[in-house]
Amino acid sequence: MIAKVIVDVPSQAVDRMFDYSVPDSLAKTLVVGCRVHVPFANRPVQGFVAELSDSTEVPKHKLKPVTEQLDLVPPLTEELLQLAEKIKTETLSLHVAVLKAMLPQAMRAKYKKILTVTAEINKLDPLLQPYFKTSEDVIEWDEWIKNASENEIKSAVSSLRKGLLSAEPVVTTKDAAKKRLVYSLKEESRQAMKEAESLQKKAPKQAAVLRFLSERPNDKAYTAQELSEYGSKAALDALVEKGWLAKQETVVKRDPYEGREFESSENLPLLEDQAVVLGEITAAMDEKEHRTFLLRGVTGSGKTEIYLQAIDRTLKEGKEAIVLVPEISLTPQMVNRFKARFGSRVAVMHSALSKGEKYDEWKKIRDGEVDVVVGARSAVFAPFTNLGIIIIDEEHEASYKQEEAPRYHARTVAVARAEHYNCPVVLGSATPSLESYARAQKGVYQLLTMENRVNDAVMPSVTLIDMREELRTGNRSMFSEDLLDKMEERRLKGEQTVLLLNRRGYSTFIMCRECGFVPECPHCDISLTYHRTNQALQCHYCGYRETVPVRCPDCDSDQIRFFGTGTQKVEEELKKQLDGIRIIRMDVDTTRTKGAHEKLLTKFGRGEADVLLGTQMIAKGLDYPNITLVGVLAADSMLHLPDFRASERTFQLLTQVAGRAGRHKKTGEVLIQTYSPEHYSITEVKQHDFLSFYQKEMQMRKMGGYPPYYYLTMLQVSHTDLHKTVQFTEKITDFLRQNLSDTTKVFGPVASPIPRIKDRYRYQVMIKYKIEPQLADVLHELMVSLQTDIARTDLQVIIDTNPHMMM
Ligand SMILES: Nc1ncnc2c1ncn2[C@@H]1O[C@H](COP(=O)(O)OP(=O)(O)OP(=O)(O)O)[C@@H](O)[C@H]1O
Ligand SMILES: [Zn+2]
Ligand SMILES: [Zn+2]
Repeated sequence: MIAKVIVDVPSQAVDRMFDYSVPDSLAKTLVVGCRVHVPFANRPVQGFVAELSDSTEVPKHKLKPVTEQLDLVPPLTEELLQLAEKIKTETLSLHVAVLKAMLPQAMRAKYKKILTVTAEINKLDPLLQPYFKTSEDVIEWDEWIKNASENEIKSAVSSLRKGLLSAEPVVTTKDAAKKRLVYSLKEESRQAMKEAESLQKKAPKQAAVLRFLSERPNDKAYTAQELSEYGSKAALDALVEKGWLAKQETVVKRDPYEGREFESSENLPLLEDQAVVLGEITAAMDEKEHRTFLLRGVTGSGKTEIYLQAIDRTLKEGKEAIVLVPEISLTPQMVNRFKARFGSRVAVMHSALSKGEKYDEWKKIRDGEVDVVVGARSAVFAPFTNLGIIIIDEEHEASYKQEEAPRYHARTVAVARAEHYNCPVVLGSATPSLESYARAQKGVYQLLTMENRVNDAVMPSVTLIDMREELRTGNRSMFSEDLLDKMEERRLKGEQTVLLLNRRGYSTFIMCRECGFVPECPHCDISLTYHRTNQALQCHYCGYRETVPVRCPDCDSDQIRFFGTGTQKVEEELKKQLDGIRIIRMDVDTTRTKGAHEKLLTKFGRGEADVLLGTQMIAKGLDYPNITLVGVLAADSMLHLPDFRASERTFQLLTQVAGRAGRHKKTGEVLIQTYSPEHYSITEVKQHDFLSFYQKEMQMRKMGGYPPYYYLTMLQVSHTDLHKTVQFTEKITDFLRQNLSDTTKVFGPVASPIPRIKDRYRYQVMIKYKIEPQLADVLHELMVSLQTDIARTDLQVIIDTNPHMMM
């Protein structure tokens, strides 16, 4: 038998299947979708069995055998394998990259270099001898160089060259499951009891263990630690030796939500709008046909309740459900709502879990122990085999697009899977993406709308505050008079405020007031960000760090000042302005540790603060009855980013955060501080008018030739040499112009908005088209022609067929 294997080698040149013979020992167990170890170019690598067949073109003497089979149950189903091919074609990714993206990280291979001695040890440099006391000793290179001295490393390299040492690559795929040793009773309880009596004098500990176990159900197993109260490990092993106990390795399940109580909840009686929407979704389920719904429901209209009931229905039919939520809103509150309704049938997958926990959640899905998964983007690959519905909440969120290879969009993947299972996809949002809404207008998606909040809660009133006007009247602080007054008013009433500092693409930097000098990263063309806590300037792209200069490096003036606003600074200012105000600050700094996010929100929920201050991460998913005021600082800070979605993102963020106010009995109010109070992405928030925003933005897209009127593909070219970067980009641009149709526009070469990152110069080419059937082929041909340059020089070319980040 021949296994056709996709090898884990990240190169276009080997992006195809390779044939291996299947040794007899594996012939019965090896199936398609399993991971294997195989020899490749004289080193062992991990691979995926994509096909099994009887024939091969490879001559017999050249055929190498599969060395090891890693999975007995294939982690990739046939459906996922087919899906991978589709994603590979659409995103122009390496096949193996897509397969790896489908699996939890813990299942991906680790590659190590192991050094062994090949000569007699005393011939080695004395520096190295201590590491090789016997000829069996090895050095694991990557670990070793972390602590080795420069001379030791030099010596090792020259010993390798002289043949005194040899370097062997090894691939390890750690068993991702957590295991431990457990003891259980092998004999009947009654006999064990008797044995305990006779052991009582000589070995009281062994007796105690036997007694404990014989009083419990016979098949129950305990760890040495659990039994330590009765007998030591020696006592346990003695009993194993004598045949009374069995000692086994078992797999332990990590449950990140272990010990947590979830209040259970039942389906709520639906409101009229909700019932209509759910009716449409269940009708599609009944007809067993795939349909994609776009549910536009204003904030607080009860979309989540619809998801819950649609899932309930799916489970009753014996099918499974995937719910995607943006990473940032995978808040405990959100998870609780699903756990409360479906209990232990829910797996949760998000980045705050450890690698091991993620693996265990994934395994619960594969083993059919759960039938619902709530997770971030990659949960779209959950290995269910009988999917009944896929829900994408906040479908407009940028985080559904993966910004590294494979550059897939979860929405596209969801639709592909749902087509396979003939089941519905529900895309929900208060502010759908322009692409999705345009598709709904065309009838590609079915539009469902909910214009009203639950229980007739009114939409909060929104007021725009022109900060230029504030400045004119002499207010130089970051808070308008109005905002301060209203926050104080809430505090006195015992109500709460959410304060959003919109600072995407906007950060604190320092500038010389005399000459305008701004310190930039020496490796990236971007200004350094000021970090107050450690008094450092840091680059957010490469991590470069330096201390804050006391005098201007350019003109030697001491007028170096901080600009921009960070959450810390807002907190300090606010405390100065409103004496005694209690603030909870949520940003990357305060939520770094595990569970911090949850703790802060719980505190806020209990009313232990007047203000919840934060960045984007507080804009979504919060549902607290006591929030009656939302303030936004610097509403327009994203508008000036070089990104055609800047207006859309601004409108979405403002609408989302405004939606946190007055969701229950108390009415809410929103104050938006801005320097562009006439921009439609801000004015339309005031009217809660998605449709009007949509029409205006569509006009802009049409004029600019952007999606959804045109498709875009972006090529990002980078190299350490500026001249070469430009040359390659020119070559690529010419090639594309010659090979693509006349109606397709090729823009470039242009320097990227951030022209250098980590000492690599960056240029880009943008392709705009309506119909371009040749595109995939042309791009593939282009990449093949660049292969030698990529392999020989440090040229990198990244293709994104659906770019979301223009930086
Ligand atoms: N049929 C119903 N009867 C009573 N209360 C309901 C009903 N449906 C939803 N609710 C409640 O209304 C509130 C808002 O609903 P939900 O959070 O589902 O809205 P949403 O549209 O998902 O909001 P957002 O998009 O702003 O996060 C919640 O507290 C929810 O429990
Ligand atoms: Zn200066
Ligand atoms: Zn940098």
